[in-house]
Amino acid sequence: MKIAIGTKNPAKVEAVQTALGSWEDCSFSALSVPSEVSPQPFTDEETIQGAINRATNALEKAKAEIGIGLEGGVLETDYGMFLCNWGALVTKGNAPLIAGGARILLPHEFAVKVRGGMELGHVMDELLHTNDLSKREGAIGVFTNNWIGRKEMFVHIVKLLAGQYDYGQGE
Ligand SMILES: O=c1[nH]c(=O)c2ncn([C@@H]3O[C@H](COP(=O)(O)OP(=O)(O)OP(=O)(O)O)[C@@H](O)[C@H]3O)c2[nH]1
Repeated sequence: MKIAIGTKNPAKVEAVQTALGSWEDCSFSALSVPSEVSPQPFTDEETIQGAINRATNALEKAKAEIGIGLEGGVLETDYGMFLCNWGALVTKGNAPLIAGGARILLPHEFAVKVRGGMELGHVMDELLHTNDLSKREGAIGVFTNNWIGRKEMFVHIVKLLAGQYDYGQGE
């Protein structure tokens, strides 16, 4: 079965390969595809839409049986700005399966910069003097002192998607 992943971000690609490691006879292709939402989604709805668009675009581009999209975003609440992440699994002609990831509050000085228009990944690299942190442990890794890294968080999302697919939803 051919599985298309709608990103080349290693934290996301490795998460899919790890989560679906027990599925037999799978081949994976990682493709750059548009999310068709803003570079920094600001709501759950926009982040979910980005995940669905990535999954659908990857499915079509690779002519795969399954498309998977993973999207990071942020969410304003009365308690402050949360990090949010969503995933979608798409098969041809069926409604997308959707799953959400763990969420944590962003420290104020990081949230202020995101509100000011910067992408979270760029804020992280600027304030922490890192390079492409979002391709490794990510913000969630830094702010949990690496108890949960970005790949692990996405592994959980992909397992939630695979479990729904195995259950027979999305057919
Ligand atoms: O360091 C991070 N740790 C995280 O936990 C996290 N969650 C979201 N974001 C940032 O939110 C924007 C959209 O996320 P995103 O998933 O659409 O894009 P991305 O650049 O990370 O991946 P991709 O576009 O290469 O697939 C990007 O600026 C991401 O950096 C995170 N950055």
